[in-house]
Amino acid sequence: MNVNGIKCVLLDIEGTVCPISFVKETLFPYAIRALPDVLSTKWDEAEFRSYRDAFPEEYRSSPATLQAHVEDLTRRDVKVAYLKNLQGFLWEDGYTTGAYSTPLFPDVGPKLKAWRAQGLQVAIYSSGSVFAQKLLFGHINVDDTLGSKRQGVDGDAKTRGDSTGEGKATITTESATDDPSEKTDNASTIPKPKTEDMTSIISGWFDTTNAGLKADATSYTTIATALKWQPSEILFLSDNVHEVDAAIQAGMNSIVVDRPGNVPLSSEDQTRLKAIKSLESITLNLSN
Ligand SMILES: CSCCC(=O)C(=O)COP(=O)(O)O
Repeated sequence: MNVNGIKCVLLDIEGTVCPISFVKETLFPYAIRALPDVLSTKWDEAEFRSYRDAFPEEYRSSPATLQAHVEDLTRRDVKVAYLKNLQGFLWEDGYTTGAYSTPLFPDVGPKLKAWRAQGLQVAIYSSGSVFAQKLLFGHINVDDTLGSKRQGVDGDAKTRGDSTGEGKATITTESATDDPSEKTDNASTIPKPKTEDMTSIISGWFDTTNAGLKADATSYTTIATALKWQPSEILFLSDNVHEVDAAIQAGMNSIVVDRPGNVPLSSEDQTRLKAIKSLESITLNLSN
């Protein structure tokens, strides 16, 4: 698919550059498991207070109330900024200890680098916080043998505390589980996955705090203004048809990215929208 006159590619994250399963089955459960330790040790610490106080008052009357609310929002995948900011805070240790790293779809890294080399700007727009976006792109898994989440890696406080950079993390037995209570004490160590920091390729970072909600056309106008491009000079790629519709309404070019594990596209959406299965299908020309 050829698109002309594009100066900037704006990408969604979940279901576009990485599988939905990485977010739902690795990142979300990690945050839920990490939270009790943070609530018991950092409840009144300056480091945590701003995340806590961003929640509505009725949900921060006690650590147990906040934990229950975070679990409920996560289960319902509510994309509210105070949850997304807290998740970014909780995910940092998981990336730095090597408990997980980002499994980009194989076409993504090479294509983003090629677009940069061609002189195009690459920017991100996700419901995940800008802080979480930078963690995600700062820890791209380049080690096929280990996968994005190491078998049996313990996601609780033991592992979270190990940010020494020694290249090891505490793990349990081979039976990986998201429930720390099901883990054994049979700890051993395996090397951290090899990762690449791809943040330098990206020169625009947008979330619901600095741009607005992803299904609102005005958010895309805000982004175009911030990037100093005409909307028509931007190509937005997302798995979500409502986001694609909003971007088109704002005057951007937009294509649906239809990845394994995504919600299947209706036949109507397949007819009315452009859709691709891999970024390899896109050829961009800076001039018209
Ligand atoms: C950037 S962090 C992980 C993604 C995330 O938390 C999320 O809600 C995904 O939202 P997206 O808008 O990228 O689909």
